[in-house]
Amino acid sequence: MNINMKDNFKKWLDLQQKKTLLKFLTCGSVDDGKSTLIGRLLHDTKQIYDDQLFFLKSDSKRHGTQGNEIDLALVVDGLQSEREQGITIDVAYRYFSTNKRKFIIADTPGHEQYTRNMATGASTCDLSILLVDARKGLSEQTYRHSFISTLLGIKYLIVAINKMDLVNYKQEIFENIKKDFLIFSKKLANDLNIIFIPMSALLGENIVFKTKLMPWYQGVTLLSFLETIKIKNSISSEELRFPVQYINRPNSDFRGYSGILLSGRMHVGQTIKILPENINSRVSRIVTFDKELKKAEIGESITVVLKDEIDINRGDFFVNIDSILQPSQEAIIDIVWMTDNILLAGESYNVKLSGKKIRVYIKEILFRLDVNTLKKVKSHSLVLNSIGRVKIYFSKPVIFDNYSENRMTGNMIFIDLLTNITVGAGMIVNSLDKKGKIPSNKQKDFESDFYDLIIRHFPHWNIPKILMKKVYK
Ligand SMILES: Nc1nc2c(ncn2[C@@H]2O[C@H](COP(=O)(O)OP(=O)(O)OP(=O)(O)O)[C@@H](O)[C@H]2O)c(=O)[nH]1
Repeated sequence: MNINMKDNFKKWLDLQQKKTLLKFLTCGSVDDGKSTLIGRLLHDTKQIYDDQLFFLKSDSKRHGTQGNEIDLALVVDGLQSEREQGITIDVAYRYFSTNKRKFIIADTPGHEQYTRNMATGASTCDLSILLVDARKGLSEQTYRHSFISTLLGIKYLIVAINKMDLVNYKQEIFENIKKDFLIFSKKLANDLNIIFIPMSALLGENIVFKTKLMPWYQGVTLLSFLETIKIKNSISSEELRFPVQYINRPNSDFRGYSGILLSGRMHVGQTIKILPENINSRVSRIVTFDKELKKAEIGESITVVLKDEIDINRGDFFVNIDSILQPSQEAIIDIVWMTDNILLAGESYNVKLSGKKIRVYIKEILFRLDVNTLKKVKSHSLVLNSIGRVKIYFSKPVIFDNYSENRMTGNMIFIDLLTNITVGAGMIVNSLDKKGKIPSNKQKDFESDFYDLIIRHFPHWNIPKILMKKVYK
């Protein structure tokens, strides 16, 4: 590589690094045009290589739905065929970038049986594109997907009214669907940003290029909106949240606290408060694996050295000195249940919250939500793919935020005590001050170590306790 090429390459890399990233989700019912839309976005932003295009053309003739034309839905079809074969794919992520921004598309299956996949995809996204077939109007899927998106903290919804070519580009049809959605959206969170774009994914109208066939639509194209939308506080708030994951003491001269800066900023000289101890100290150094920093931004993995010698434990939090956050032992959470084993009140699980593993007890199932009607249904259990609200009790006071205020410190995953499998995802609605009591017959599961659990649940295995301790220590 000559010097000029090296310079150009470096400039190009710098430019890529400076671009902001937008993560979005595409959802809609079967055949609303989700695959065609993703294919169209990739095609019109020139993300498809010549050789891919060559095979796409020949595949389209053989398997496509567009006669001799390219079937852009086939760009994402590899994934669909895997789904048809029953291979579980949680979420497929696609990456693309334009001159203005980088994008990650979380492509999640639409059917109700894939609610957990959709929730997984939505949990990291800032925006949802809800596809609607202009001929059919809103469907149950539109309602369900809008609700799950907002439950997972997404504040930006694009209602993409697709297949306008099949309704003669009629404004009236677009306006009616818009009106219906605005009526429904009153049941959702009230701080949503919703926009409506009429389009034809098949013909590439209002996706990357503006069409002349809908002069009544004065708004922007889908890509232009995606490139320019400024997302506010969707993942986390400005409040400092640094949970200590590891006490870093390579020798007697160095004691640092390592973790990921989950929200807010930190700089050398800053006074911070340590929770739950409620002690203040000053940041004297911020170190990464290869350099020292003056300040750290959200998402950075750092080791913080403090001015004072304080007895800090794993799981403690650094927050702003004026923060009113306090540890709490009880909470109400929304939960998406992700496993065949039903969730019942009285069960214990491990949860992972801000990188820390802790035992919880399910005190009460408050209700199950019918995601198609948004009605609360009285229920004693939650089955696979259902969404409900439950009251939980932590084995000791922990620090967390409400999910609506901070997605990073307000979410948790549920882990089965015996199989160690992830069985649910929880979003904290609010903390409760009261201290709960665990019924005595459930106390054992709540407090036991893993080997005690195995011995109690599988007594017929006759495993000597001493052996289990050796294996699982
Ligand atoms: N006329 C017209 N047809 C479209 C449009 N968008 C998609 N289609 C067609 O609608 C059919 C379904 O499109 P897909 O992109 O496969 O829909 P999907 O939502 O991804 O469907 P699933 O992946 O099965 O959920 C295909 O035959 C597409 O060519 C459009 O804007 N206009």
